[in-house]
Amino acid sequence: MPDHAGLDVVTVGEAMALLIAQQAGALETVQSFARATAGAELNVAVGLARLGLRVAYVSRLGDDSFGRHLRAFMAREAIDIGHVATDPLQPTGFMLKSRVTDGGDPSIEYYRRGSAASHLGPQDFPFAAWHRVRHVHLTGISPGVSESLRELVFLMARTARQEGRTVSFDPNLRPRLWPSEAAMRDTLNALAAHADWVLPGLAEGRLLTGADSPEGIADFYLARGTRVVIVKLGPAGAYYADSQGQCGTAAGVPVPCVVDTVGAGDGFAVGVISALLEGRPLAEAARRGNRIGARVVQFPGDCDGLPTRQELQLEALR
Ligand SMILES: O=C(O)C(=O)C[C@H](O)[C@H](O)CO
Repeated sequence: MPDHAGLDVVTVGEAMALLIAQQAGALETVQSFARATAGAELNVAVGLARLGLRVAYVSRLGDDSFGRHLRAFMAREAIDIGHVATDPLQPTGFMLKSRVTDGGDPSIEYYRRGSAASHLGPQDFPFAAWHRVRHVHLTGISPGVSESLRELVFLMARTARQEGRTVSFDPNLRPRLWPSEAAMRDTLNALAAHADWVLPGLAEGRLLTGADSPEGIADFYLARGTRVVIVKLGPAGAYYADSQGQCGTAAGVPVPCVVDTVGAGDGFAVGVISALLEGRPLAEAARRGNRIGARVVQFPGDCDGLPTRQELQLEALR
């Protein structure tokens, strides 16, 4: 049994059906879509489970075909779905994603307002799984989905911190979910203050902290009690810094062809979280994050490029 098998992670968020355009161009011109799954925290759960970690996911799905498809997908990926409820009244959210041919970001349309997951709240705290939880992963998406889900996210972050479990936080900015930029910034910085490992992208870090450089962004969070900050620099790799004064840059991993950038940050989080939970050095965690992020952008679906443990090992030999 590999030594990572005993690790347990819990994450919480909205899982959505994902419809990926099969032709390039504006969404309104597309004739056919392929069905997949989405949800930043779900993507991270899938990635960690594929690496052999035990992962519990907290969510709510509608009693509809999207919800049943997502539930079956999670079960196939060996995710603990004991805390995924079925809501008899509200629907599962879904999103459309366009197809790009130039390596740029695709356009996204969300249909998630009033979804089952937006009704998650403190009553959904994962008590049954909590005793074996070692690490909690959170993103900045869930606190923007609804007030009740925001309360649950903060409750999980505070409880984990008080009990000495580690918390990772990926801001994953979704301005469309927030009433204002200031509300988004203040809430997410308050949440980051409960996190041990903060993983912003460079543009996100600039918006959230007002600092311009990766070093300035890292200093902002380290001064607020975070132990590790890794700033994603896209093709240029990632800048890492910790509260012990260790810092450096992990070089980017070149990719032959960018198919779809969505989910790359989640892949990065999978690499960092899995490596740090295995006790690997920070530089190695950043490198693994880069490697998985680079793999994800070469596939059309958010989860397609997330490697198994064996694929990760093969990738490391290249
Ligand atoms: O954009 C969101 O809110 C999602 O959770 C859907 C995608 O899976 C996510 O953007 C990938 O990080």
